[in-house]
Amino acid sequence: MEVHKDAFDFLESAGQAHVLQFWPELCEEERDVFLEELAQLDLKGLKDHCEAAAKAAASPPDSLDQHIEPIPPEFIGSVKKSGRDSLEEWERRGLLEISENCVGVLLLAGGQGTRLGVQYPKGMYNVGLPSGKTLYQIQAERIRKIQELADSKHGSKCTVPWYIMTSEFTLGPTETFFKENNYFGLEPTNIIMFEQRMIPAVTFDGKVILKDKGKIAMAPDGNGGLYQALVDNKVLEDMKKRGVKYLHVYCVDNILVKMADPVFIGFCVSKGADCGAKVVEKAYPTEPVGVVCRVRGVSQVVEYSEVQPQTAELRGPGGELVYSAGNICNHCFTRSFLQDVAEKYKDQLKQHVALKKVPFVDAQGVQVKPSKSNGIKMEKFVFDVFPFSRNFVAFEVVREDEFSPLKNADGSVTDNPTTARNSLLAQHCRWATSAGATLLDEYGNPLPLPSVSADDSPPAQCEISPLVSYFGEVRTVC
Ligand SMILES: CC(=O)N[C@H]1[C@@H](OP(=O)(O)O)O[C@H](CO)[C@@H](O)[C@@H]1O
Repeated sequence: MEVHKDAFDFLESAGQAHVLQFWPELCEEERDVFLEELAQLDLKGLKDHCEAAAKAAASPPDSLDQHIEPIPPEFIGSVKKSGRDSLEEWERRGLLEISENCVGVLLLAGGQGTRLGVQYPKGMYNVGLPSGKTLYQIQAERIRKIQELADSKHGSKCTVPWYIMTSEFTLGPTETFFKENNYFGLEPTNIIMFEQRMIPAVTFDGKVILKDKGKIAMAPDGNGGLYQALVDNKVLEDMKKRGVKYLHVYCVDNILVKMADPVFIGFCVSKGADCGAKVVEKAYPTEPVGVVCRVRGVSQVVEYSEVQPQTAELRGPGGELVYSAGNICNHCFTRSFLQDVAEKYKDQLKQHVALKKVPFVDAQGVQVKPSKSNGIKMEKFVFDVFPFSRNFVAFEVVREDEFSPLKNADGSVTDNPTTARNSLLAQHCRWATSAGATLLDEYGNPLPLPSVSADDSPPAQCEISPLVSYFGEVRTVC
């Protein structure tokens, strides 16, 4: 009863007394669960959160478009435009760092997969490859392979620890899935799962939304919740203990992601960068990717949802898009930069407003599924730390080799299970033929050489395990 009174006082002073409106109807057990949930809320910050959300939704932020300019090309490293020597040098440097246990990877896997339309974590999705492998398995095997490549080059026995940021929605199923699959052959102690925070969804007039009579509608705090979660879960301490100096952060849905890519790591390290982002050339103006650009002279990402269409459409003299550096959510940070963010900057990260349809209980206690947006979710973005960097670099990679995200369900035009599967199979056909293979059809006739266009279906169902080849290498690396 005491606890209930405390919670009530807090909620009342935050203008949120309605949260307990169904208290009398809850049974003892439901009350305990609800109080536990409330105890985990930052009740002190609740008032500010609700007011800020309502204010932000009422007055959208000023458009950044008048202040943006592209990153000058000379500040973007590029796989296509670099000579073989440079690429080999970066790869060598990256593999050396990996062999010395200085590189870790961090997966952003707290999202709910709403667009994909599944109830389980996206990483557990099987896009229908001949092997039936899920995104998690492909990624785990790439870690095993890159460790092996570094070891065979340097005679080491290295570890690339895998940090996995989950949320309340994804932690349980992800843990179970990894366990059931024997951690895909990785050492369980080198897989570190932790949870990002959840924050309440709020109505347009600043009231916390009740999902149920004894449950608040909560949502993860965006992939930029990473920096708070690093602190909450002592992840930086773990990195320090292991000697990890560079962290490759990536999001779960890109089937072509190169975990701990030595070329990217080597590029960032050799440029002395504290923060780096991989980009691909945008495919079309409205492609839903953020653009790496400068705002008031400072390098950062402007998210696709926050850029005006007329800016996205701008073209240069040769017809090329002016804002063409598409963010693929692959970032490299030094640990010391992350330490600075954790200590000095994480509370300054911008809050982005998303208007969503949030299921709720109405005043009569009836559950309602709204048909239009009724709630505000506030999110932080992982790339919003870029402006705090002292030496930011961008690295342009080849789309066909590195970017094919799984965002939508089959039936939608882009970024769906079929496009993801085709990108991977087409890449593997290219690897096989450039290693000297001839692809044959079912009658033994040679098939045409695979093309490099991202849209093409693969000529054959040729899948190569990451345990066999990491980036198309046949046996050894340089
Ligand atoms: C906040 C954030 O990281 N947004 C990223 C992320 O978008 P989502 O729509 O959140 O999946 O991945 C995109 C690449 O797949 C990238 O272009 C975009 O900037």
